[in-house]
Amino acid sequence: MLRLDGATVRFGKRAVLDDVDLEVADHEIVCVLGPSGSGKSTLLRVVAGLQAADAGRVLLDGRDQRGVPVHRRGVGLMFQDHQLFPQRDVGGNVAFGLRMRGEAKAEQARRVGELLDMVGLPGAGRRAISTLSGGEQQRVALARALAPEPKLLMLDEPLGQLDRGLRERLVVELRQLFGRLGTTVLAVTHDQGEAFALADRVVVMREGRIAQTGTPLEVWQRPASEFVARFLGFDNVVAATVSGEAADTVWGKVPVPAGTAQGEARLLVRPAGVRLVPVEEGLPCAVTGRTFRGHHVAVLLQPAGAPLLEAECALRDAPEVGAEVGVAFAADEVVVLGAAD
Ligand SMILES: Nc1ncnc2c1ncn2[C@@H]1O[C@H](COP(=O)(O)OP(=O)(O)OP(=O)(O)O)[C@@H](O)[C@H]1O
Repeated sequence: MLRLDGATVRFGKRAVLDDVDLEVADHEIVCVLGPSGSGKSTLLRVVAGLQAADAGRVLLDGRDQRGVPVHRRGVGLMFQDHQLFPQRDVGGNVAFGLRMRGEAKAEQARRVGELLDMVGLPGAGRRAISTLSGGEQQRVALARALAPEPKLLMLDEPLGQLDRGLRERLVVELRQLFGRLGTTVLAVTHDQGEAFALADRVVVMREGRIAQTGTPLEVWQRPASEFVARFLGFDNVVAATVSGEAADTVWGKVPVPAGTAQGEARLLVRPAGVRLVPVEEGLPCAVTGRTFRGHHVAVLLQPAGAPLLEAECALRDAPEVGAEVGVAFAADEVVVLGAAD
């Protein structure tokens, strides 16, 4: 449905989108993630036609979009500042694309009713925009973007300004809605929780390039590089020399999965693989912090003369700050990362 071939955008000498290849299949939901300034919005703007590519191609349904203006690309856009028309009521906003297309009034009214039902705002057509909550406005913006039945819907930080609870609820609703409608979606967010909950596939960007792409589970379980691992919030990363089924590190011997290439490597030990044992049976550490994370506690551990480690502990097993504990590592939570970066 969508293909980018070597898409490149330069501002001055700097490539903010650097030779990007990406394919999005029919009905797929793809979320682009990455730190601020990594080129996520520029990627969307190139696909939408709001930004010309300096090199490379954008193809929609196999057709090169060079020279095709925004409104002829058949893509729906929903941006962070959803820019509803404040002087029109909800129905007037949702009907916008249909009116532009010259649909008959009765058909417009039918579609508006249907879309408002779909986004969970039945009967809200006559309400003024100023009377809606942030989440309701977001839904109206979504209904407006969906109204012309775009073949590709593009969302830029769709839930950006909403509070956490509402975001978590809306993200589930959106996924269900897109599944039901068979909408193909390309979304940009810097919130990994949102991306992982919404996407069939995530794309992690770094400095205008794709650092990794995969299903949420693949990326979460096997971050391809130290950059991706740290971006996802994993900080137990260490230089290692692999020999047999263990590696020498500043944290002592760390077991590695069978079949790991021998020699120099960077290892990630996911916090779930940092196990607490009696102090004499493992790497001695002092507990320096505890952060409640809902279903577990993140425990910060300081070994003598080596970088901090984070462990994931069940609520009832989490030691107090100041306690001395031992640490052992579980091979199934150790990931060998790609080239050091
Ligand atoms: N019109 C422009 N002129 C010059 N530089 C630009 C322009 N638009 C974007 N940039 C730069 O390109 C880089 C990528 O911007 P982009 O908005 O794509 O990043 P992003 O990943 O979406 O970031 P954020 O999460 O902060 O929105 C940034 O460093 C930005 O300053």
